[in-house]
Amino acid sequence: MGSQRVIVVMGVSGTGKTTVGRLLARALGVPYAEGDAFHPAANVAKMSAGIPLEDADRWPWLDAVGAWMRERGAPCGAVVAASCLKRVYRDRLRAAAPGGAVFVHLTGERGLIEGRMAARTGHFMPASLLDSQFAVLEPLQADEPGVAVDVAGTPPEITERALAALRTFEN
Ligand SMILES: Nc1ncnc2c1ncn2[C@@H]1O[C@H](COP(=O)(O)OP(=O)(O)OP(=O)(O)O)[C@@H](O)[C@H]1O
Ligand SMILES: O=C(O)[C@H](O)[C@@H](O)[C@H](O)[C@H](O)CO
Repeated sequence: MGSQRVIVVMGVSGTGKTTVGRLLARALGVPYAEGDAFHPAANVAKMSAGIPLEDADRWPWLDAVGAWMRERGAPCGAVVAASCLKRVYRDRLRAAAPGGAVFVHLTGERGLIEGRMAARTGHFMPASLLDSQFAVLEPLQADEPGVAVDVAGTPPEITERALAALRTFEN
């Protein structure tokens, strides 16, 4: 059997990548990785201080996420939550996954996402960085395998929506 595709749950901070990513992995019976866990400590310190990351900060992080995808995702598929705001970041992860990657872009109104971020406790990312996240965001382009999924509703509803959209990629 060849390498399996990895699902990357992407989107700006606070869209529910962790919440939905975990549920998706459970529904599919595959390993899950939290992309934030791969950030070098300096990146977390920067974001905690309210300073947006730059490309140079993100490359080592993306390479660490990509290494996990290659090692753990290859035999059976996997789900990874990682913002992947720019096309070039997604290109980097696609190149890392031998079985390919399909992106689930979680999208929603800024006000809804900001409200969820403001209510979240115990996380390093300040809601003040949301503007910079949207400024950098490049939505999926037509030639990128993936789906956009709206984050209105409950986590199980969003997960079902994502699973239904992903079925369009099955053959
Ligand atoms: N559908 C939902 N309805 C209500 N609250 C939600 C929903 N999805 C996520 N949340 C809450 O919103 C906050 C942000 O969600 P989560 O941490 O999953 O987002 P994220 O995209 O992984 O964020 P980050 O990129 O900043 O790590 C959390 O407190 C989470 O519990
Ligand atoms: O590229 C980025 O700016 C980062 O990956 C962020 O998106 C966060 O790690 C995450 O969203 C934290 O909450």
